[in-house]
Amino acid sequence: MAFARVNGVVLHHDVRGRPDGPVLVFSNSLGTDFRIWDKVAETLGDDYRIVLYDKRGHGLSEATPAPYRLIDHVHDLAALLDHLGIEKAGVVGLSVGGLIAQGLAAMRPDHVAALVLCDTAHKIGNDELWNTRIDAVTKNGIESIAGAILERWFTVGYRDPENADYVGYTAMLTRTNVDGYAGTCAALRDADLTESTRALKLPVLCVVGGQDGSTPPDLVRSTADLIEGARFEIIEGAGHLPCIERPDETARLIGGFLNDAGWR
Ligand SMILES: O=C(O)CCC(=O)CC(=O)O
Repeated sequence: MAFARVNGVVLHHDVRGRPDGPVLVFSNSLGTDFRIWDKVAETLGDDYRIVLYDKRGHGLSEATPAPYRLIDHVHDLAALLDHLGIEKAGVVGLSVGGLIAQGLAAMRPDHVAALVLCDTAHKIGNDELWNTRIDAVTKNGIESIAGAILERWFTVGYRDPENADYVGYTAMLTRTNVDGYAGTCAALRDADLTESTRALKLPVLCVVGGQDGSTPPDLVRSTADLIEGARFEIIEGAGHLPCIERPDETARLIGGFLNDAGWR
């Protein structure tokens, strides 16, 4: 793993997998860091050079003061790829990471070979939802809303206090920097990519956990419907984070799609 100051912010990142493989970049969701991709990256790393990073305010990346704009996150990722000398990549993004991926594809169409949009949409939530959440975490901390978030993230069977992974990912959420969390909520509140995403012309897979309580299947399907030729898949037995609950199925779908898209 490494740190780099790009676009005025220090980003924590890691490059792993097949050194001479085509590049696959992963962008993570609100309140998580790049470890959510570990199992998926392990499988796909046989074929791909994998780039994982923590967006600003998350994981070990620098938490600049809130609020953020989606375009800040998009420029951060573009600058990180430039720093790494990567000219073209497949981009996989989960939830707000999926909005970042859509934004990057719109901004740099020649640099994105294919998009995998996991549990995300062209627009997520509304002003009231995000303003209420910003208010709650700035006044009372992420812990105060963690129970509700975890119900949207994971299926009931996974949410077992005896499940060590569940306890670990709960800690990942509640230890997220408040500026990072609230700042990214503001980015989500203000992002509506309907028009730029409708104009995308590249291979796209939209995939969603069947029990996703944050970005449910119908919402993700509405984004797939916007994009000409986009594929849509549901992963049963997973909530908002299929990369954690169903990593093998997630890797299989991503690998199969990239193969069909010719990015391998
Ligand atoms: O996960 C994201 O990046 C945003 C969607 C969301 O609200 C997740 C949650 O339910 O907390």
